[in-house]
Amino acid sequence: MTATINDIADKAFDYVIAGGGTAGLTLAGRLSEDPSISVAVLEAGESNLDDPNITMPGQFGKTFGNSKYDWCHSTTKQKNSNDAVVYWNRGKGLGGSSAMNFYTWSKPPAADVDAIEQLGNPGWNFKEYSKYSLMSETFHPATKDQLASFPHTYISEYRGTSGPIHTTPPPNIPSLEILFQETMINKGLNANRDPYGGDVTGVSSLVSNLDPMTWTRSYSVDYYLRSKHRPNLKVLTEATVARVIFAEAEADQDLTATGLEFLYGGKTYLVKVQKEIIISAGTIKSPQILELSGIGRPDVLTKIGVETKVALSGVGENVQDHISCRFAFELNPQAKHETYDLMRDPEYAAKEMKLFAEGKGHYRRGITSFAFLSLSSANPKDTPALIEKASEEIMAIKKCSNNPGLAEQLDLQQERLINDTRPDIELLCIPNFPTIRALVPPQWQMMPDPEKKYITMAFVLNHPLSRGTVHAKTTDPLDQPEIDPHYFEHDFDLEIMVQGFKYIRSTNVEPWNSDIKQETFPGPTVVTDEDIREFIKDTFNTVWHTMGSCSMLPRDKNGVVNPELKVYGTTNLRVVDISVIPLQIAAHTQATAYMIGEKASDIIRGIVRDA
Ligand SMILES: Cc1cc2nc3c(=O)[nH]c(=O)nc-3n(C[C@H](O)[C@H](O)[C@H](O)COP(=O)(O)OP(=O)(O)OC[C@H]3O[C@@H](n4cnc5c(N)ncnc54)[C@H](O)[C@@H]3O)c2cc1C
Repeated sequence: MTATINDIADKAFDYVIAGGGTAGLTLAGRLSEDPSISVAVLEAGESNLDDPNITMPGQFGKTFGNSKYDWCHSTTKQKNSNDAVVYWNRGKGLGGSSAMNFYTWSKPPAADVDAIEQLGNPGWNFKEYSKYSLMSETFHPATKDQLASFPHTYISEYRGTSGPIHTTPPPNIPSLEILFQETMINKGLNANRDPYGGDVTGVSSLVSNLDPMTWTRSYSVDYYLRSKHRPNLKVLTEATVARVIFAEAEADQDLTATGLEFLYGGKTYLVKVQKEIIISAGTIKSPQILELSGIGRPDVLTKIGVETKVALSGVGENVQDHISCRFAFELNPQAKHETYDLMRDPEYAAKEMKLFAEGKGHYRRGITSFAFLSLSSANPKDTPALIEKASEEIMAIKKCSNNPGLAEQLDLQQERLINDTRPDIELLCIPNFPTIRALVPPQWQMMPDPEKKYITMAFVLNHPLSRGTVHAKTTDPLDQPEIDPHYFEHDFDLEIMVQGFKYIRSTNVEPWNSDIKQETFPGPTVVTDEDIREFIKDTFNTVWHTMGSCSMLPRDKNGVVNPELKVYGTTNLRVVDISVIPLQIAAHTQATAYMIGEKASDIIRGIVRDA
């Protein structure tokens, strides 16, 4: 059972965590392993435990737009993409975004993590990443039955064996995913035996965060369930953190947090802290809490009427998102693939629901087939000219940017582009007609033909040059912050997307040619490079992997936290969530959020662990 207000209000704890999401519950679970440490977690959403809308896979997006589960954020109008407004769903409630994500368990290339260390963060390299990431995972290899329906290879040292998060290959793989994998290999990509050891390039089957005993979601709540009986851990839900309270300090002294102010049942309360406060409210809300506490860009704070206590110009800056775009291809009627298009038939969906209750059927799956490729694999002929173009653009950005930390980041990004082993683009397939984001222009609001079957092919920009912002608009913690991702502010981001588009469209190998009838979406109206660019600007969507808003960087490089995740200018305030990652990685981000929670626990407790 979660805590009551009387367990928390005016009480003192060693550690108070703002946000019971992916990293927050990981940290709470680990810190409270020591019975001498008291821990409180304040989570704005409900507990939502055992809720089938969360636990049952195969119903992607079911909780979107429902304020019981979703913060329902949206961006400002994006001027470089035809005024697009993009919904930024984020998990609200215990588990945070791990309670609404798409089950893809993915780790970054070693070089992308080593880049975080190169930016001035000792100890944030791939070796450390692997050590902490393995602690969060229990991997269940494919059983004989699973292997009978599809091949699954893995290297055991890359897989965790005792962590709270269960991962597994799906019970079976739709034949269309096999078609995708074979097609991409025949197009020249390598088959990656195990993408979890630092090399993600090529075609691979990623595992899903599902517990194969029940085929239900395994998420950060599993850390909570392991620890909820502990008397030293209290988790209060429906408690929205408003701001950090600091002790009086001299002008040149670092601030010491003494408590958190929070809203509960329409009233304002205080929880006191003896050691540290940890903000773990995710990329969008963590910078907002800092700003409401007087930590941030002085002009932003002045505008909303908050006194500046620590001037940190990096708060809410350096925001980097992954974006994707989708094709629909119609299958040849004689192709024998079963697609999720069948789920559009209510009778079929009801039958599947029944099968799930018996531990069978399609609902047990996540999205599993992926390919990661470099620009030079996508378009070897034009790569030299494209790199030249990128270099010019990077030089121009450096010249006019007043962000002191950006130049080093862009240099590392340029190195990635030049290196043939770094994945600039991600591809994935989904065996049904694509879901296109809301609010696209009318010409792209396509519906599938109920008599036909489709495959979605998506391409993703891994390492954007554009940097966005997230800032508080008012002093009310319940107000949404202003989100401006600056999508396509730098043209090369669009160029990479165009290359992804062309790579997919140029597919002309088996088994693709035999089973695919035609491209339905966007279809024949999109021909020239200009058409492709407009199509991408009109229909791209977020991949919900945003990071960077509380970047871990040196203070004079626009950093918000140091490598111990401590907020500059404070003695006992940390940020522990995906917002601290300063440079985007070629991976889906949940495994990284768990890794941050695991590593933060050792940093806080002063534990030095061997690899
Ligand atoms: C729709 C979606 C699909 C995704 N799919 C995948 C995927 O398939 N694979 C993958 O690897 N990654 C995926 N991701 C990304 C991944 O889930 C996130 O990067 C990760 O979960 C972020 O963890 P976090 O701890 O930083 O934040 P969160 O898990 O979002 O936690 C933040 C918590 O803080 C709480 N909170 C916020 N403000 C306050 C406040 N003021 N007071 C108290 N509590 C507060 C929130 O309610 C939330 O519980 C997806 C994300 C989304 C949103």
